[in-house]
Amino acid sequence: MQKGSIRVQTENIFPIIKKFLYSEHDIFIRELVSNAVDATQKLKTLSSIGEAKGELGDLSITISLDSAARTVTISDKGIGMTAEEVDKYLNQVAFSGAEEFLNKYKGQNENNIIGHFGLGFYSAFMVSDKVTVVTKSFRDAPAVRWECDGSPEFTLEEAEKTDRGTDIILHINDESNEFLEADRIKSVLNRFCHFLPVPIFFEGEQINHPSPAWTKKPSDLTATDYQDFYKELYPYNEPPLFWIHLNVDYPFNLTGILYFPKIKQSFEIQKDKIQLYSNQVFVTDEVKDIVPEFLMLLQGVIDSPDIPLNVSRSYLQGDPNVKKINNHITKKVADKLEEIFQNNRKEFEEKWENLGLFVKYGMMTDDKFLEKAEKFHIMQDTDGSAWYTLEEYRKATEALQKNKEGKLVILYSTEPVQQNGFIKGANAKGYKVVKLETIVDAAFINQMEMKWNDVHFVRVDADIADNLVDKQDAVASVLNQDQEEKLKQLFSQTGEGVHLTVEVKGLSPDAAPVVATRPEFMRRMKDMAAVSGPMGSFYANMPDEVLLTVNGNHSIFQKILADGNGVHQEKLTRNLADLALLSQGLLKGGALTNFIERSVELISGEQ
Ligand SMILES: Nc1ncnc2c1ncn2[C@@H]1O[C@H](COP(=O)(O)OP(=O)(O)OP(=O)(O)O)[C@@H](O)[C@H]1O
Repeated sequence: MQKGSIRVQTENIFPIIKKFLYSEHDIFIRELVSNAVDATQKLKTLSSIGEAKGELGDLSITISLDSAARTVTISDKGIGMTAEEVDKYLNQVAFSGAEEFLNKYKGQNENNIIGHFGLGFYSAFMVSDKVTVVTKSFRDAPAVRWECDGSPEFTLEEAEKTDRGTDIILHINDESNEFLEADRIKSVLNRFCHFLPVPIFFEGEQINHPSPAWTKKPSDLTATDYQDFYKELYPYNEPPLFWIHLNVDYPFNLTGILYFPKIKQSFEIQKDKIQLYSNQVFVTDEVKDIVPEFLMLLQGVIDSPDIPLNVSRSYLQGDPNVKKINNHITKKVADKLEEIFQNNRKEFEEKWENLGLFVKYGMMTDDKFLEKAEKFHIMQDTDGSAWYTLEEYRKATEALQKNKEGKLVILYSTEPVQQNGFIKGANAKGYKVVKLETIVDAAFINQMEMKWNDVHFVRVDADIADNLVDKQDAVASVLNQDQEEKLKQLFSQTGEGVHLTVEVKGLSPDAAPVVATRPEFMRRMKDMAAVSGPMGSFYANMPDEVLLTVNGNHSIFQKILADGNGVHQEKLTRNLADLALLSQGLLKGGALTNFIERSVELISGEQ
């Protein structure tokens, strides 16, 4: 038997390894099973080039548990190691890796490192008092047994093993009893090894799916294959809307399938995240720096051996490959959306309710995406008849909806039912009003006005239809100056609880007699105040700002002005103003009660 001391400068390497990786002990399974997979794949390669002779036979990997003997064993039928190789790879290479790791990260914040550094073979010592390796090389060499109890001392001797491959026997330590339970092992295998490319057995059952969809060619997959794979990843979810198969081999390697899940109004807290793999080994579902932020709402799998997995978070952020991957994913997602939009616009429109959230969020946060998404971002007409891209809307409205500065005015409604009167008014003028009613829309509108220089958004109830598109057209009124003044004075006394500005205009006799509008700027400030900080509360506490536009050309005002009964005149005026406020949802509490009582009085002829 050969005894030796592992050539390592740090005497007590194990306590430090244990400390560093304390919170994620279960990765030892990932590391050791991946090594077993590597050994198997290497054998296949050697066989294919004729270096390994004969039939390879069954190449499956087995994990076995012996609770009584307190061991967990990982067995493969891969290339195995000769005595020289054990000495080279386990005593030198693996240890030097561990040492390098320690030198690099000594004194750093541990949380930065945990989970992003695979210590390979030596992670076995996180859970073991002693590790025994029994291995026989595919070459004609005797089998060997290597044993180490976590001190730098090891033993190496010949062993009785006739079949090719390696058994790693972990003698589980007292603190790691959890790994002597079959359920625990099974769940770790499921998490990390579910898609490894070699069959893996635990307790007589194959636990993995060796050729998951993302490793295949898109042309070999049907829609059902993609949907089935989604189900395998997220068994409880509704079917996805779309998917994108990523397949890149230059300038980096990356494959994967990203799914657009069905998400509606809110940013749901994500539990089913994108999973990151490296050569089919699960690494993490914390993909924050690799996937652009707006795509964090997607689900699926990304697999890349080029993402530096064994390093800390802060390093990942600055890594040029990661940046490239990030950009590439953005581009691919945009291209795919554009392709669906071009080839299957109807389906795209039907799914917009779900898709819109990603697209708008992406346009707000990523300028590269914005550039592409302008072509497929769509808005639906409030009457449900048409969908427009920005360019289509521009074409359809060019003649009418340009303001005096030459900007395109996009008229929108946040609540088509409640704002119905305003929409009708705008439509009567030939304007097109689109729906922008989801929770991202308020922020989206603000952002797009900054990014689209020649576009101005105006909510349909922000002004009377005549003024929605500010063209400075002069309008004639049938009233004389005195009559206008009188109306102004009558209406100025109305509007309980709101800050009122009154204007008298000569509009079409068919238009409403009085219209209450809320200036776009103030309303936006108030909307934002509902969700933001100290400046928000400043705006939130301001009274509602309302512009009351009195249509002097409406016949009712001739009657009101001619009414000799001052009380009656005032009541009629108040009712007209209240009706206008009601349509804006601004008539509340006492003001609403007064309105109802006054209406009953007027209807029953009391004065
Ligand atoms: N089951 C095995 N069969 C054959 N060789 C093995 C096996 N496990 C480990 N080895 C050898 O020991 C070496 C060291 O393993 P270790 O896991 O520490 O590092 P690695 O696999 O090279 O890198 P990583 O840090 O990514 O795991 C391997 O490169 C391989 O040559």
